Amino acid sequence: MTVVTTASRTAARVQDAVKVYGSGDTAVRALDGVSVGFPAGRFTAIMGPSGSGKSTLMHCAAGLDTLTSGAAYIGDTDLGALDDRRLTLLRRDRIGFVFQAFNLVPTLTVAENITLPLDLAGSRGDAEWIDALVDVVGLRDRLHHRPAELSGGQQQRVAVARAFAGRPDVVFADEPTGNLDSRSGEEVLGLLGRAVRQMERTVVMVTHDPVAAAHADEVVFLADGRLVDRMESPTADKVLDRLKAFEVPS
Ligand SMILES: Nc1ncnc2c1ncn2[C@@H]1O[C@H](COP(=O)(O)OP(=O)(O)OP(=O)(O)O)[C@@H](O)[C@H]1O
Repeated sequence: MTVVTTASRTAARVQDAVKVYGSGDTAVRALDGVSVGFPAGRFTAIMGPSGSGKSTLMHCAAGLDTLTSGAAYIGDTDLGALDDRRLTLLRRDRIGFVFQAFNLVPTLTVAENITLPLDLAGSRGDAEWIDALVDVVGLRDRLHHRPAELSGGQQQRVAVARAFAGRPDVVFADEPTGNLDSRSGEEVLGLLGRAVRQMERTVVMVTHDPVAAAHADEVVFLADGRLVDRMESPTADKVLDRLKAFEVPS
């Protein structure tokens, strides 16, 4: 009998990750030996003070940037072993992205934006899945609108649907609520949470915001390019308390 242990599978991970920007006197060690796994079927938030390496970790884990040393894996695939073409294909086929700026194509409708990654891949995708996604993000009555006709929150919901359209192994979200008011932000975070819990997806989110991080199943904390803590079942208050401990007294 095959036992599927989704909870223990790792969708993405880095091992002994070091990232140095620049060289000589101006070198910055943005990641200083980070090992962390992001379990499949879970919503993980990455937090830490400004400059602690959150975006660098996300970019290296997602194959958008390369490590100076150490390794990054999506599932069992070692990103360092891929040439540029294979890395591009892996990002296209196995990873979804949501950025602070929604990055929608203004000339395309909502429906076309959602299926754009699939269209670029020459794939028709899974029509039932995309149909279900449209309902989850609540955009059924906006499918033929263009991004400029939508609110910021609605545009980010399109970006969320687009990120999940190809059923990627993992969706990376970099400050997805950074450009939204708190109500729209809550909606987008609720969506990410529902995608994980109801649709068995995996989300890794970089955020500054303890309220946003509280939507995750677990928070990992970075400080000075190192992993310093992990917190299960976060609340905004607990996260805020943990962050305060990083503050250097002036
Ligand atoms: N392209 C780059 N060239 C040089 N240094 C960089 C580059 N990108 C990031 N850094 C430096 O690496 C360190 C980590 O940056 P990173 O953006 O990963 O931190 P962060 O935790 O995401 O910060 P923030 O919360 O302010 O976005 C910082 O000191 C930053 O100045």
